[in-house]
Amino acid sequence: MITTILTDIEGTTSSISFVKDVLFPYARERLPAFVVTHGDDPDVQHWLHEAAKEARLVSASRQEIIDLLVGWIDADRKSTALKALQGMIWKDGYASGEYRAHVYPEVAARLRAWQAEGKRLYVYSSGSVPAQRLFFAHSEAGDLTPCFSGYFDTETGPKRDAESYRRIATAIDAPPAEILFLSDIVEELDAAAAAGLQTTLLARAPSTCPAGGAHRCVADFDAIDG
Ligand SMILES: CSCCC(=O)C(=O)COP(=O)(O)O
Ligand SMILES: [Mg+2]
Repeated sequence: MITTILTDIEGTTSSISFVKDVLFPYARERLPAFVVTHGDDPDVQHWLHEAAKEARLVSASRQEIIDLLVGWIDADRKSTALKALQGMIWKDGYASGEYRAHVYPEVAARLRAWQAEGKRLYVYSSGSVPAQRLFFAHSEAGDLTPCFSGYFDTETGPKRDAESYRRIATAIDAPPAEILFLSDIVEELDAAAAAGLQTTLLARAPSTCPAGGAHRCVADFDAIDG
């Protein structure tokens, strides 16, 4: 029995192209000015320090950290520090209406239906928790945050590490076998399965379902056995 659904964002609820072609360029363009303008904010300072630590940069200049972070955006590095800073920058774009977060057409209705059935819904994404909240508060289908009971990011641990899923199960007080994890990345599903969660692979182009794969594979949320 599935009582709880844990979902990834990019490639699962939402298109990869919205993240890569809208969100990433928006943050890339504004990151240098953001670091200069907000570099003394303690929260920003904390994450700049974490980024420098991650890169083992000793006494890096602000420009060196900017160059590092821009390089990480280009490389789609799933750095917790970068994701925290990106989330802060994206806030303005949502507030000004420059973009709304893409969600696939069936997603909002399925989330609401699962919630109406009594299932608890959670998000686990490489995007920071504040970025996840912004994303679902400003989706093309309206404010979807009332659907979710909580959010997890890589502060809980890497998405390809089984221990992260054990921590989430403990945090939400659900038996792993009752949690269904949804993702477009097989390695994330492998880690979740190793922790005892149920898994479903989202392959938005059905022909991309791997033959004989280890995870149930569907093209959209309507095909998920929830
Ligand atoms: C919170 S939206 C931004 C998504 C993002 O930055 C990202 O890296 C998406 O990764 P996911 O784990 O959702 O595939
Ligand atoms: Mg994904």
